[in-house]
Amino acid sequence: MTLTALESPAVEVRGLTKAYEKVEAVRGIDLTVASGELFGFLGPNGAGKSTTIKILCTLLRPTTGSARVAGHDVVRERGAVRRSIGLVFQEPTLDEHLTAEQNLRFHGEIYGLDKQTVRSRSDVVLDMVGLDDRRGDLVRTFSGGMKRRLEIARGLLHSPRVLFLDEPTIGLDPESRATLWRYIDVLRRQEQITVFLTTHYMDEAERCDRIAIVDAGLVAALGTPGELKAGVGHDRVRLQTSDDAASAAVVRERLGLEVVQERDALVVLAPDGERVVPSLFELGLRIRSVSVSRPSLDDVFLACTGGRLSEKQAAAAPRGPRRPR
Ligand SMILES: Nc1ncnc2c1ncn2[C@@H]1O[C@H](COP(=O)(O)OP(=O)(O)OP(=O)(O)O)[C@@H](O)[C@H]1O
Repeated sequence: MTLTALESPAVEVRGLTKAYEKVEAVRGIDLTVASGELFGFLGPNGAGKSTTIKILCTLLRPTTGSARVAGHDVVRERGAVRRSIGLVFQEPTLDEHLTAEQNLRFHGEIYGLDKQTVRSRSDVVLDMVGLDDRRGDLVRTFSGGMKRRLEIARGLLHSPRVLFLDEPTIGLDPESRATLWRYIDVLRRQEQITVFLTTHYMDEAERCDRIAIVDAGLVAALGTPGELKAGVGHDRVRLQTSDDAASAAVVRERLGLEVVQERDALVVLAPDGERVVPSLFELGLRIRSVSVSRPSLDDVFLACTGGRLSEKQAAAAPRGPRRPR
């Protein structure tokens, strides 16, 4: 690896756009990912996450703007970018008729690794994803979670500087998702690597060092999950009372706080929820239940895009993973 590559940010994107025939999928993205970060792209289906990843991995050319990965330009230095990255798509790309080990060997040959390196790296990466004892088994006998883990192992074989994971847990059951995340944590401890992942799951975004919230081809917010949630500026005090409509009016008038009336509860928005609770009781409201919660990433999404991620995701046409184009 050259000195430039080591010193440069893992990913640098400036003014990136991508227009397909009828759709402007990416409309001007700027971001920098530091070496060693676990960086997440959080957004609903159709936000432009996969398109951005494909540009960063040299599979698509940007319409305008520029991007560098591991210090190399994604248009002018495609070979150098490809050698510096590992990539796991939404759709499995393993050869099901080969064993786990044969899949790795094949990948090693494509990358021009010598036999000894393939052997030693296969040991390391198979152990890292907990598939060491299944190395000689045909991939078609693996569960969905095991296949995804093998894909990650394969993406790591050539010791890339940046690993791209496009919706790594899509289609997996909750237990396999949790297992996969345990392995992602292990890999970050064992390899000095930057991980750039896309997800529409808020709990996965919470695990990232920093996230970019992406909506309609733009980065709506960028920061650590903690910073982004703190930026929302208010807690949610959820109340059930004997008469929610009347209680909402009293809270608004006497405490001057914003109140949202939901189907079966009132939500009072307050900078410090716990301190508001006694005042609510002092108002003489007939409160049946009360709970305080900190803002979630869905609240951040709402604050910066005007809609809830959960609702946009539900509204997006459900579809299976696609192959890279
Ligand atoms: N090859 C293509 N031709 C035309 N339009 C496309 C193509 N690929 C993606 N799009 C459109 O570009 C927009 C962004 O798609 P993209 O796949 O980047 O979103 P995404 O956030 O990754 O969602 P998903 O997780 O479902 O892949 C969508 O409106 C999509 O329909």
